[in-house]
Amino acid sequence: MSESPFEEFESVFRNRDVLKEDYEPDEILERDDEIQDYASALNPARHGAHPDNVFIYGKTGVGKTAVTKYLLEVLETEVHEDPSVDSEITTLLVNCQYSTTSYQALIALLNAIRGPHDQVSATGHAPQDLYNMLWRELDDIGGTILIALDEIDSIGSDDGLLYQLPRARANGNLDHARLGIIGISNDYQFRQNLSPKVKDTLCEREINFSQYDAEQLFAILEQRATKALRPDTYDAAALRKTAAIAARDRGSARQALELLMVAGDLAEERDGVLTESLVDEAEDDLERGRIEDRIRDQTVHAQYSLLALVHLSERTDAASRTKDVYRQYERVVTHNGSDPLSLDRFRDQLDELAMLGFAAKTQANEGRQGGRYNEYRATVATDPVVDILTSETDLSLHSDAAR
Ligand SMILES: Nc1ncnc2c1ncn2[C@@H]1O[C@H](COP(=O)(O)OP(=O)(O)OP(=O)(O)O)[C@@H](O)[C@H]1O
Repeated sequence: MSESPFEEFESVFRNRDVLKEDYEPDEILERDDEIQDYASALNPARHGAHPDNVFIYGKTGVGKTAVTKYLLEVLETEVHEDPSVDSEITTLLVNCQYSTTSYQALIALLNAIRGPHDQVSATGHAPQDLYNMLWRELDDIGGTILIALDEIDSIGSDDGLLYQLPRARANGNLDHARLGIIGISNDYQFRQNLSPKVKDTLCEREINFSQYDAEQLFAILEQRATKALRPDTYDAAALRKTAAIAARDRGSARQALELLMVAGDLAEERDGVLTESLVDEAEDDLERGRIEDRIRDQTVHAQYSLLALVHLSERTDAASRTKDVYRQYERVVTHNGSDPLSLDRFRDQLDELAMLGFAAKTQANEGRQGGRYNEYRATVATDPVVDILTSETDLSLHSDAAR
């Protein structure tokens, strides 16, 4: 062995961080039309006029935040560097992910304006005081201020802030500042449910970001791979495979990039080559992780029920009647020292599992004699369910109890 265990180790990665969520690409690909629409809505801000308020929507991972960051940066730079432009512009991108009310989003906005050492505390303010504080601070900045509220759907139906912001100047709350509001959401229903007055002002311009197809994802992956991976460690086929899997699933660039990173990690552990089959393996690992997370989120009786169902489905290789699954469930529950739910509540539990995608429910009809009844079959693989429930929770599985 050489002196250092790392000495002979050539990494697959040139720069693994390039595949991470928070990496900001130099260039946005495949979004020319959206960028053009978006830029035309914001363009008046370059000349000191009022920009349109914009509502951006589209599923997760389709570039809404990346494009917004890019455009706000370009706009600020152009205005600051162009001597012929006689206007001031400030841009703010605020993530409202943890703001479930307008009050909390207002605090997040104030804190984005203030420095890290001057933050507003999360509670204990009268809303009107916070609004007054906000108007004062925005007027102190002055000029055109573009406020992008990312993941704005978190505030649900409490949309007071979205009513106040676009009207602040007209209502006499601002003298020196002119606001342009950008709302970003991956929940189109949120837009539908906005109160009519909010909808009218916030959605002056609406831009839809559609899901990426395999070709678009391939272009995005190719651009990142040249920076993230060493050239001799991967080929176009592996990238195409990654793009195809992500396109089939959610059309999300985030998902595609994560898949490539996990496949790269597997290549690093193996012989240093990122192949198509490693991409498949990475997808299985990620899918397993997703299932495990969802199982962890369930109540303990849902977990008992699922454990009973996966074992029964595996053993019989067929769908089972409610009462048979219930018997199995009773064994698992008793083995774990708990009391089973009633048969009626257990039925609801099974329906819930079916709704969550853990089970398939079918209705059997045996005519007049046999009557109608429901059958259930697990739709998730047994191994991850058993692994997670027996190793990471308090549930134990005695083979006699389960089989
Ligand atoms: N067109 C693109 N070109 C280059 N990179 C992109 C592009 N679109 C998305 N990405 C990258 O994909 C990842 C996810 O993109 P982004 O965060 O913009 O998605 P989003 O639509 O805002 O998702 P969410 O609704 O979940 O916040 C980021 O790492 C981003 O840099």
